[in-house]
Amino acid sequence: MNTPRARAMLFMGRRSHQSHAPHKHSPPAVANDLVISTVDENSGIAMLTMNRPPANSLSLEMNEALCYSLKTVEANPKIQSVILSSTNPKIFSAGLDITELVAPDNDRLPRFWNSLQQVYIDLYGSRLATVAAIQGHAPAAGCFLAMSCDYRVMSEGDTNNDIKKKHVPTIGLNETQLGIAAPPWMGQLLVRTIGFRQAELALALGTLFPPEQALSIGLVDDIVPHQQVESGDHKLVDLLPSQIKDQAQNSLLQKAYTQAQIYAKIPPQARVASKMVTREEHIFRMIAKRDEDTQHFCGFVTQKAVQKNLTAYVEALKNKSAKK
Ligand SMILES: CCCCC/C=C\CCC/C=C/CC(=O)SCCNC(=O)CCNC(=O)[C@H](O)C(C)(C)COP(=O)(O)OP(=O)(O)OC[C@H]1O[C@@H](n2cnc3c(N)ncnc32)[C@H](O)[C@@H]1OP(=O)(O)O
Repeated sequence: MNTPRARAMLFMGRRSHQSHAPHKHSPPAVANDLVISTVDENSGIAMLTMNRPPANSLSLEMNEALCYSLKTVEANPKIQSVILSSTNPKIFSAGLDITELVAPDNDRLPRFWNSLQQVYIDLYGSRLATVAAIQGHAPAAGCFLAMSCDYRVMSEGDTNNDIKKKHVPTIGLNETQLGIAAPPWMGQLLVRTIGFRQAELALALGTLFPPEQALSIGLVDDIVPHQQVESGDHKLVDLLPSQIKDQAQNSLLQKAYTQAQIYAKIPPQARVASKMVTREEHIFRMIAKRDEDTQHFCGFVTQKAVQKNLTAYVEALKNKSAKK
């Protein structure tokens, strides 16, 4: 697998195993509205908007929809950049769908984990320039999704004095707070993004960073105030489905769009080659340990003590939501 040809194919949007019989890790082709895809061939920019209420949590189907949508956009040679965003103004993604982990089905659990691994391989190794527009919370695997992109723009949130309107999003790998640990490849992604010592601290403490702190440690590349804009370069926004058009008229998406334009102007071969320099080793190391990683995950999650923690956590989430 780790040959120059396999490496090149990975980053050109094709997988070396696709030319053979379906591989056990290949996500099935799914088409649904869990991810809304908007494509603008004129600008070379597409947008993938996560649309799995209430929290864009990552279920097996959501992971498959993400991979499918990304591959479909990648197959269009006119597209060079993609923006990853959310229909939920307060949540980018709540991370793994915790209900997948509680009292799991023996057959589904490894398929679920494989689908998450595939999101990492496809997104981190995409030939496209990827920009995360983080409008709301991005805990755990939500943060992982953002870190798998090339550039992260985060909204400062609504710092309104009215406590009811106030909303400050946070981002980070908070797994230890749940009594679980981020898998090695996810933790390493944090190390690659913010550096060893900051990652060591953040992983151990399960820190969720508000936007300004996330910017100061390099977890995001830019932050923008929460505000609506009246006008601007809305080529892509004009094409969006009505359900997200209103929220798209904001400074966050405008900034993400500007960054996507900057990437789209770089000669693609050079941009992709430079991405390979920094990412291929990490991706191939994970692929080599993929089955081991799945076994480790399934063994860990099905432990009695872990199940007890997770059950209590889901219960607490539901109670919190019911009290609103
Ligand atoms: C050493 C090697 C060990 C190897 C071990 C291997 C692996 C272990 C697995 C490790 C990987 C973990 C990665 C993860 O992603 S774990 C998931 C972590 N996610 C979270 O902790 C987030 C939980 N959610 C929240 O904190 C909040 O919901 C929020 C995102 C901050 C948003 O808050 P708010 O706006 O107040 O919304 P609510 O809390 O009311 O939620 C609305 C709604 O959504 C449901 N929900 C929220 N998060 C999830 C989720 N992750 N999964 C499923 N459902 C979720 C919540 O229950 C509400 O639903 P109802 O209104 O229907 O009750």
